[in-house]
Amino acid sequence: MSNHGGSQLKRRRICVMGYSRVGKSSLTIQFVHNNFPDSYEPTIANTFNKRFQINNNHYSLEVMDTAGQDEYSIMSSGYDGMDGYIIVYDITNRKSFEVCQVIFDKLLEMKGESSVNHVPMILVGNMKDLHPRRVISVEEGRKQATDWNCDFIESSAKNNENIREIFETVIKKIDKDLGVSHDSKGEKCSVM
Ligand SMILES: Nc1nc2c(ncn2[C@@H]2O[C@H](COP(=O)(O)OP(=O)(O)OP(=O)(O)O)[C@@H](O)[C@H]2O)c(=O)[nH]1
Repeated sequence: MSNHGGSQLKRRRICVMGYSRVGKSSLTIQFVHNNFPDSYEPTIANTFNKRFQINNNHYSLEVMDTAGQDEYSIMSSGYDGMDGYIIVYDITNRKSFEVCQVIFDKLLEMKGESSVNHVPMILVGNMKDLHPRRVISVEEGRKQATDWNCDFIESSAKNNENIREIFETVIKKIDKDLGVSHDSKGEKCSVM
């Protein structure tokens, strides 16, 4: 933790997971660099750094964009030390939605937690702009997140819709577990 304009700079590590081609890289790049990449390139694994602010809390974020997972891929031990997880599916692709359950199960197994309450995460239905082609309804996505006791957002990396909100929500969830306040007057305590 370092000083930033009088308030502490908090380090948070966030992992973006999901089936291949759901938009993990696109939403990460939209968040970090404010643009939507034109071409598709499969990701091996990329880490991005970004300074971010929510109210009076300042963050140094490390965002890990992972290679697409499927039901057979082995969970990398490198994902274990992350503070929060963004699990992404494509609203036009049911397979990508089903793979989220596999990722969720493996994540909890890896974390050794019996309850999702101890693993800050958010379920994201990306490609919201392709609404006419959707096969996963908002209700179905939300129900899944409710079953997991986590947050839910639909986004469009292409249109930069709800991208900041995804990261803000998962950071707030991490902070809640750490006892960091998010009232608009600033932090009351800053446990790391
Ligand atoms: N219409 C639309 N296309 C998107 C959106 N997000 C990503 N794409 C497109 O979907 C394709 C896959 O996007 P990526 O961001 O590379 O997906 P990924 O999940 O990182 O893919 P892998 O690295 O293979 O796992 C690309 O052609 C993107 O341009 C979105 O919100 N809307």
